[in-house]
Amino acid sequence: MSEVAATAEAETPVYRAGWIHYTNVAPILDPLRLPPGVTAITGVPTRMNAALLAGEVDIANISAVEFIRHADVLQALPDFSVAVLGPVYSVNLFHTRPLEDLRRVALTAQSAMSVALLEVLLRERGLSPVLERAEGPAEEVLAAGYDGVLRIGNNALQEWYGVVGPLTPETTMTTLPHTGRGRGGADITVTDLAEEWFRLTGHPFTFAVWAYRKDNPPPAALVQAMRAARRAGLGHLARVSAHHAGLLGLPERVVQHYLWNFRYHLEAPDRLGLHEFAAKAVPGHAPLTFGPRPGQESGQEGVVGP
Ligand SMILES: C=C(O[C@@H]1C=C(C(=O)O)C=C[C@H]1O)C(=O)O
Repeated sequence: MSEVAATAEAETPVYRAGWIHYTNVAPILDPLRLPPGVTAITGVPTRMNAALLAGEVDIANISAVEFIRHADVLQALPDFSVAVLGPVYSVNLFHTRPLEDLRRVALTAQSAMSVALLEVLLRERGLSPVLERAEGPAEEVLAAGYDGVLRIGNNALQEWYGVVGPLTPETTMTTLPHTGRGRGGADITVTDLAEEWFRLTGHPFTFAVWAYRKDNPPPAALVQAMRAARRAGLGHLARVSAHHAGLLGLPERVVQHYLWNFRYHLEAPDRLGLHEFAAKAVPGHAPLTFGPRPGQESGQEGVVGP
């Protein structure tokens, strides 16, 4: 490498992104072309939360609860979310006894958000089962002596479908039951935590936001590339769904319904849900701040209420 090129390279600041690579982010991530000077790594939510807080990456889609807990140092993009209004299909409590009778629930170390949401939902019902970390397929963990298992992401979607599926020509995702037989024959109920949140509040639930340290916002080119990718991904959702249905071993229409059901734009209802969750889960948190809205990038940062 010539001396000139080496100097130029040393002077080009690298901005490091971290992506949770669950299927629900595919409509944004699959078409994304990183602009020059941006690198990316991927991982599960708790890994990305830790990487952002440790300064290993500069921006990441993280569990919204971690954004809330660290709202003093973090800011979020104003128009990106992983949110749903009603069921999400991939944040599930698998259980063999009614919620009121749960004694021992297994959590996953992959997720901060769903654990915080489960704690809120249990508290609202006055329930206090023992919560422990235990990994593995839900059915196996249930057989090992737990009466509830919390799972998220691709595995939770696959296991949900394994219990309540298959779809027939007459049924849709929304008409599938909540209870079914596991492969081992046990009767399993699947409680969708986002649906429970909707029953409780009537609001969307925002699982993830794209956060960065307030003093280190992303280059405009990266945000623009993310917006362009999202337009492309949502515009070709059938193609994205078909690809991921193949990877997940699920019917295309299941994955297509799963993906179109997400709210990726952090709109006013998603912010309402986010603020409501923040008040319940992290009382006394610092004000949530968001970067400038599209088209106002040169303006001041805004403190945005619900
Ligand atoms: C809906 C989901 O949302 C994800 C769940 C997260 C968590 O539980 O901490 C974090 C980011 C989200 O993208 C899912 O993966 O199933």
